Amino acid sequence: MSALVVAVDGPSGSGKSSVSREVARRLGLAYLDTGAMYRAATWWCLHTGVALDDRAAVAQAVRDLPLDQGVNPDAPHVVVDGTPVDDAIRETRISAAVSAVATNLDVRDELRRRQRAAITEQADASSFSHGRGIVAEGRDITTVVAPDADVRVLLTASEEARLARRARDVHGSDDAASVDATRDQVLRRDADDSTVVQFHVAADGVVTVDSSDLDFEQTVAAVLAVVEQVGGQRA
Ligand SMILES: Nc1ncnc2c1ncn2[C@@H]1O[C@H](COP(=O)(O)OP(=O)(O)O)[C@@H](O)[C@H]1O
Ligand SMILES: Nc1ccn([C@H]2C[C@H](O)[C@@H](COP(=O)(O)OP(=O)(O)O)O2)c(=O)n1
Repeated sequence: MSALVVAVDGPSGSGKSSVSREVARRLGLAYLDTGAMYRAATWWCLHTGVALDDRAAVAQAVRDLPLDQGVNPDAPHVVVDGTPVDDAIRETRISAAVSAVATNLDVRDELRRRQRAAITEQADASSFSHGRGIVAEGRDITTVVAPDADVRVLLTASEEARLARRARDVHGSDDAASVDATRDQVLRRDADDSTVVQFHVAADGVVTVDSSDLDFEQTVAAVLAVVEQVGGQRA
């Protein structure tokens, strides 16, 4: 059978990174975190002193981005110009700035090109480096990057659930103050990102999984069930 391509989109805190990675692990597939690419691009611009409001300079910096990203779900790594940036790209300063880069349409063209190349490489049985196919997740994978993926999932969750999860991640607590402190990272960023790509409503043929009332294990099981149901119908 040919390689399996699973595309997962969703807003911040819906669980798409952690759930997609675990689904990839269980199915023995590669895993591509496309949000990490936008984060790495942002880190690179700040590191090299490119002003984020200079759209042409940002686009050029991203075309030159020396990015090495691993697709093994057991050991994902993001290296820029020889520097491991796995932790640095999760810092609040990057989360706060990333939408400025992700809403630059020339940046999107370049990163989408690289994402399609990574997916194609893993989907081609003669060149894949990890597993028999790939789970790729982000905001526009089901709609723009890989609209012909075998399985397409929109992972959603209520605003309340997403804020509480992010607050626990960043502040170690989901008390009122911690939730308030994550509003910018989650809601403002999703609003900004939504100006260039639609990830709140499932496109035709995309299956919605709402994780609001599911725990992590249940969400993984729900996505695996979609893969089995939809992916199982492949020739
Ligand atoms: N269904 C779930 N229930 C509870 N917590 C979850 C669930 N899915 C993910 N999480 C947790 O919520 C946090 C945010 O998940 P993450 O995968 O980073 O979301 P996203 O990539 O959509 O922003 C992580 O700590 C993750 O372990
Ligand atoms: N395919 C993608 C993936 C991410 N992005 C943007 C949107 C987000 O603000 C950033 C970072 O994405 P990431 O998935 O790491 O963000 P969250 O973990 O969901 O908060 O990149 C995008 O525009 N298109």
